[in-house]
Amino acid sequence: MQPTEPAIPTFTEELYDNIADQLVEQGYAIIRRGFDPSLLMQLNQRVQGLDDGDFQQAGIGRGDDNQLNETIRTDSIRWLTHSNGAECQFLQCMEGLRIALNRRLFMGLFDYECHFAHYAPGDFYKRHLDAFRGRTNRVLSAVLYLNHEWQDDDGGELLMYERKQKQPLLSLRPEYGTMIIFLSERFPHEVLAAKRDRYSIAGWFRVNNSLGDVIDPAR
Ligand SMILES: O=C(O)CCC(=O)C(=O)O
Ligand SMILES: [Fe+2]
Repeated sequence: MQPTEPAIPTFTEELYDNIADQLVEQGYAIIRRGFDPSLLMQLNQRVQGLDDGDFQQAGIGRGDDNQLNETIRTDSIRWLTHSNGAECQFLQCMEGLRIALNRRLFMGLFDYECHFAHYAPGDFYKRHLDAFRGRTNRVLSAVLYLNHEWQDDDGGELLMYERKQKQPLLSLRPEYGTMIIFLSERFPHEVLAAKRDRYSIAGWFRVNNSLGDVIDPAR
């Protein structure tokens, strides 16, 4: 008999509904439970097991625009790929979410990309937007936190703002297994410095606007 394939952990339909409802009502969704505990454990081991040399200094912008700017962010990143088991499972999980959100909200999400991020003590990411209207295809941002027993005074909160507001709308501790998903163009946000290492997976669902610059495309 063939050994059965390990089941791919996926969110429940109820959780998909809940995420979609939160996104419609407030533009962001927070999930505190839902990820398979064994997947979380493997992702945590994976990111902690990477050497410093496996990470790259994070930049701002993509491709040729990618600038290193340590006044804005000081974290290090490593993109996930399908060649590692835990990374692959996570990517499949997010693929399930992509399809579920498209079904519920007709968002036309085309793909998803993500990286591990390591913020060493004192690292930060100043207030920014993940997407600018018309200039990027990032539609939804999602951050999963992988930090056990985060304490109140460890710092490292994600602060999220409404545009033009000085007071944050939300302050979120980067607790193990928590994920926040939000509209990339709508919410400026920042990562405060922490007293301890802070690990996460930050990713983006994107739309395909490769025809965006083509006027009157041939049929
Ligand atoms: O880690 C976080 O809480 C947010 C990270 C972030 O804003 C980003 O990578 O664009
Ligand atoms: Fe961001």
